[in-house]
Amino acid sequence: MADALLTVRGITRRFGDRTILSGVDLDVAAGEAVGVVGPNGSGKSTLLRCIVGADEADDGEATLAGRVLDEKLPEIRRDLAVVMDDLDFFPDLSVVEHLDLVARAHAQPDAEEVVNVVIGEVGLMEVSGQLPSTLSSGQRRRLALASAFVRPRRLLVLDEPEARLDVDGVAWLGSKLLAEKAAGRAVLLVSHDPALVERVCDRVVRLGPDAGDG
Ligand SMILES: Nc1ncnc2c1ncn2[C@@H]1O[C@H](COP(=O)(O)OP(=O)(O)OP(=O)(O)O)[C@@H](O)[C@H]1O
Repeated sequence: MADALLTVRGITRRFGDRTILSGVDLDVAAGEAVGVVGPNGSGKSTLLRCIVGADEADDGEATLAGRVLDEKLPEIRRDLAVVMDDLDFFPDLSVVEHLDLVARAHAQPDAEEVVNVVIGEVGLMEVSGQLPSTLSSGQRRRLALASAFVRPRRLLVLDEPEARLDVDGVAWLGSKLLAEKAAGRAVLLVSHDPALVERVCDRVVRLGPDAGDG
């Protein structure tokens, strides 16, 4: 296998006397997508949160291109785009203003063009002037995804990105993730959609009772 861009070793997380994650290892190389699957409560979101540094593991470590991964560090944020829960969008910025701000804040070259392309792809053109509070829940999910796609990134980390998307939205998401791989980026995908995982992921890590690599 190619050198891993993301390396996760021995992630262990306990809540009280419950061990949710016990020594999880995984690698994701550039141009590769790895899926994380398992039943509700098996620790998928906890694993992603520990990997990106939003939660502190009791043991273990994640590195991105050899640097300890913590989404709060500027040199990591340059390379990392994360979509977990829907973002708290600025209430008084429209769709296009929000995306423009995110793209420019992360020093996206050609921010204006990238934002325009992504708004079209993600199907938000008609509502691009609207405030987040006036969007449907699926449109808000699309805006959260678009917020990741307008910033520079080498690794994309997604927690159930298919949630609340319609059939066309999930199909688009699959194509977009394949394009991420083709562009040499790495994707780590938590999903409850077996068809999406099958379409996009090169390997699967299973959490819960049937844990293991698939
Ligand atoms: N801060 C916390 N304190 C106590 N327990 C927690 C905490 N965060 C998560 N847990 C527990 O850890 C377990 C794993 O939760 P997690 O959200 O990682 O599961 P998941 O696999 O992502 O589930 P789902 O498929 O429902 O999204 C659950 O039993 C949950 O209750």
